[in-house]
Amino acid sequence: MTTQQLTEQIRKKKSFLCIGLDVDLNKIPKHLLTEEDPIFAFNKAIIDATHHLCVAYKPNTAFYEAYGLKGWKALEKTIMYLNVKHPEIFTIADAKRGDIGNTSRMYAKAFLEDLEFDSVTVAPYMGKDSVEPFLEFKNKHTILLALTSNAGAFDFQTLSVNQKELYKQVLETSKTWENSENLMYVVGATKAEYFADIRNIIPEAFLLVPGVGAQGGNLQDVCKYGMSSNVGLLVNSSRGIIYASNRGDFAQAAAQKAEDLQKDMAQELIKY
Ligand SMILES: O=C(O)c1cc(=O)[nH]c(=O)n1[C@@H]1O[C@H](COP(=O)(O)O)[C@@H](O)[C@H]1O
Repeated sequence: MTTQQLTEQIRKKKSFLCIGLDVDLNKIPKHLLTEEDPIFAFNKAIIDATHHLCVAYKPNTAFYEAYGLKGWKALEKTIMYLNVKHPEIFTIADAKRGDIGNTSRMYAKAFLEDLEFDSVTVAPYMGKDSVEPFLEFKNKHTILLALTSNAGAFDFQTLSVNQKELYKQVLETSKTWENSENLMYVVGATKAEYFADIRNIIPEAFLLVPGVGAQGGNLQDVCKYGMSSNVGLLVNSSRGIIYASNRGDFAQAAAQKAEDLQKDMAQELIKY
């Protein structure tokens, strides 16, 4: 999917919501545990109830890898279901990969070619040759960690390197890489006061913004400083939506939470 198509979807649905499919078998309704594939059954119900309210889904691969082969199969079924039933929806493999070039090439193949995700999250720590293999895929996107939502973001990302914060170096240097038009960036909703500076460096690039809901980030602040002329935002919520209820009404409860966020997003889209 191109970023232009993504923006069109956002304007059409009046939503830049990304729903995080971070499935924990200890948190899903008990009755699903008797299903042959409880993780997929949960995801399918959530997708069926929420697809009209969001423009993206983001399974975090940790929650699938934790269940071994069964987890990986559930991830495969989930992405296939999305690609067949909702090809207009943007998909993110939240895998936070990155390694020496020839290893990154295999990670890129796994997520962008084999599983056919639209994008994958990547850590920039190993530099240019660890990221460029992901960027080679046409109309696929590499979402680089820039300024993350957690407290540990201040351990390295905001430290000064050559008189400039490290996350700013990541933004500036990555713009010079080949196929950099395929880059998007992760910026945490909990770091809203940094968005204006970030937009000075990357005015139009899409930002994946996790951290609203369970982590306390504020949607209005994110939009005020983060929205660009092509919207340029995908705001993620995982636990706040998918675990709204752990009873028989879990999918409807998730849809209600997603709708609350979508309505707030529609208001923001009118403002900017
Ligand atoms: O790359 C991410 O998506 C990510 C980056 C970041 O800085 N912070 C962050 O929370 N995430 C992910 O976004 C999701 C947030 O989940 P909730 O806090 O439950 O909404 C999890 O899958 C995290 O791994």
